[in-house]
Amino acid sequence: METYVSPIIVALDFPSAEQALVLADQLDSKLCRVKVGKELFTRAGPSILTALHQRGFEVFLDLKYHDIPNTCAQAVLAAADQGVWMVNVHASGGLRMMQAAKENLVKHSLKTQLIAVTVLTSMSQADLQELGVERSLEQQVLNLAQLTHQAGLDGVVCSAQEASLLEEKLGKAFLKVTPGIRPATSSTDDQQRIMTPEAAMTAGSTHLVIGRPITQAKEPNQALEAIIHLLPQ
Ligand SMILES: O=C(O)c1cc(=O)[nH]c(=O)n1[C@@H]1O[C@H](COP(=O)(O)O)[C@@H](O)[C@H]1O
Repeated sequence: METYVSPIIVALDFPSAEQALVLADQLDSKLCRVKVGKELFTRAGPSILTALHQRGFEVFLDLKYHDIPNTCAQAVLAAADQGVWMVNVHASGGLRMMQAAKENLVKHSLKTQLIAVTVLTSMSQADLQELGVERSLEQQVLNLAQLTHQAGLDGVVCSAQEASLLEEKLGKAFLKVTPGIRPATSSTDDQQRIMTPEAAMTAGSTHLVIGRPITQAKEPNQALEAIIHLLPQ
């Protein structure tokens, strides 16, 4: 029988390996994957990936690479070589950057899922305007997602608010990894484009990235199980 892994990816946003592993040790690795981001990786280094793999977790290394094509492609390869399940880049790095990253994985026969961030879930239409982007936020997400699809990547990071549009335009198989997930009773924190876990899955999210609502809970695994219980089967 295949091991059950829910669509939930728990964001281990901690300042040390010790703190991240205390939390990871409270989670059931059959119920979720985990995400290592910039803060934890910069402080703890690659050994945190080994420690999480040893505990049976599949790891999303979220370093959001954005650089010239060669540098980005080599960084993606370095991540994939360490056995992570998923890695990401910024779609705004452009088509050639994304193609180079994908080609490097194919060349080395690596099956790591490669996805691209469209518009961060902490951003609103006003933030885009400040950057000189005049089109609507939804159109900007769609444009970057279409570029990501064209480059042959496995999917995008977007908010759940755009998931149904992307499912309609790019299909179900194209991954929609959605942060900004907040159970109805949780605080919004610094997120702008949020949705509840159950609404996000109904809208077409394929994976839910959830940090503080689980990591700051008194009983993290209970919080995880409670969210899984809400999801449509
Ligand atoms: O790539 C990401 O994971 C990401 C993209 C994005 O647009 N928004 C976003 O919040 N994230 C990450 O998702 C996590 C969300 O954490 P919480 O807001 O605590 O649930 C953080 O680790 C963010 O770095």
